[in-house]
Amino acid sequence: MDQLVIESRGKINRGLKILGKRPDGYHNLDSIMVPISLKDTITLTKRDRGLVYESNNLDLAWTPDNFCKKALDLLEKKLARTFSLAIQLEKRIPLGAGLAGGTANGASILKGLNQLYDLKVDLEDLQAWALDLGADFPFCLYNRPARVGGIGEKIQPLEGKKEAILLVNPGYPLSTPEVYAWYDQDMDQGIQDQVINDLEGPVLRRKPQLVQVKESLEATGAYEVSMSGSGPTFYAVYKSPDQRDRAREKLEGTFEKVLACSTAL
Ligand SMILES: C[C@@](CO)(OP(=O)(O)O)[C@H](O)COP(=O)(O)OP(=O)(O)OC[C@H]1O[C@@H](n2ccc(N)nc2=O)[C@H](O)[C@@H]1O
Ligand SMILES: Nc1ncnc2c1ncn2[C@@H]1O[C@H](COP(=O)(O)OP(=O)(O)O)[C@@H](O)[C@H]1O
Repeated sequence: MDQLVIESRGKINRGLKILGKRPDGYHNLDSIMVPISLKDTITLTKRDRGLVYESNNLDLAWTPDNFCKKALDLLEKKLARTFSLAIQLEKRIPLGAGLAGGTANGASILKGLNQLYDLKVDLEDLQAWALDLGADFPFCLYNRPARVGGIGEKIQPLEGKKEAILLVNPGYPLSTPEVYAWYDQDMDQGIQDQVINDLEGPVLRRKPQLVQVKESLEATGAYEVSMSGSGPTFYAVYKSPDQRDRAREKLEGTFEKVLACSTAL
């Protein structure tokens, strides 16, 4: 096998409870995390020599903060070898959106190289190695519906079902560390919210224009509306794809990115 095409799926958090802050600054969580059908595509092709990278997203160059490079560097270090290959990244998941698009790409590189080069590294080892690259890596490597605990390293498999989802993204990114810092500030002031994602209140207080995103989705008859992860994307869940598509038609043009997809198994 000389080439592998990998689907790199985004995720949503269907509820995110923060249980406490650890001495190292990370937060212990309880979150239901579900892959979604919105995905990037990564093509890995073996080469005789050297590395080539290209992406349709010109903001994602081959720099040390690119999750594809982070994942490749990690594997090369752990296995004390280098890989000669071409990496082609077709980006569709918005950046810094709370949909773990970057982490998903890194996880796809790790799993893809494992398969392409028949490296026989266990999933558990990849998960443990990659936790240093990001708390969402263990889930993105697992890539199925799960209840996630610890800072992201505890994965409890869940039964999933396909549900119709609408995503609304305002077209700008939010920084995950900054959003957790907002949460800490609000906790210090004793502010508590009645929401299913504990990071949502801190974001809405600082980005009040997102209240309109949430209220607009709620007005479409969705049975669950929430921010995903550290935002700023909001998701809505519908009883049927038809209802979801009617909601999409209604909201398109009002918000920057209105994306129909589904939860994936
Ligand atoms: C919020 C969540 C929900 O799934 O995802 P995103 O919305 O970013 O996709 C995750 O907790 C994000 O995971 P990830 O984006 O991998 O975080 P990391 O790069 O490891 O951490 C960035 C920073 O976020 C904070 N952080 C992250 C995870 C966690 N459990 N507690 C934290 O406090 C820390 O300040 C850390 O330095
Ligand atoms: N391959 C990649 N895809 C997306 N973002 C990447 C990638 N590599 C690095 N990044 C950077 O990581 C940041 C956060 O990643 P992303 O997973 O998109 O967001 P989030 O953590 O909100 O889910 C992005 O804003 C971007 O600057």
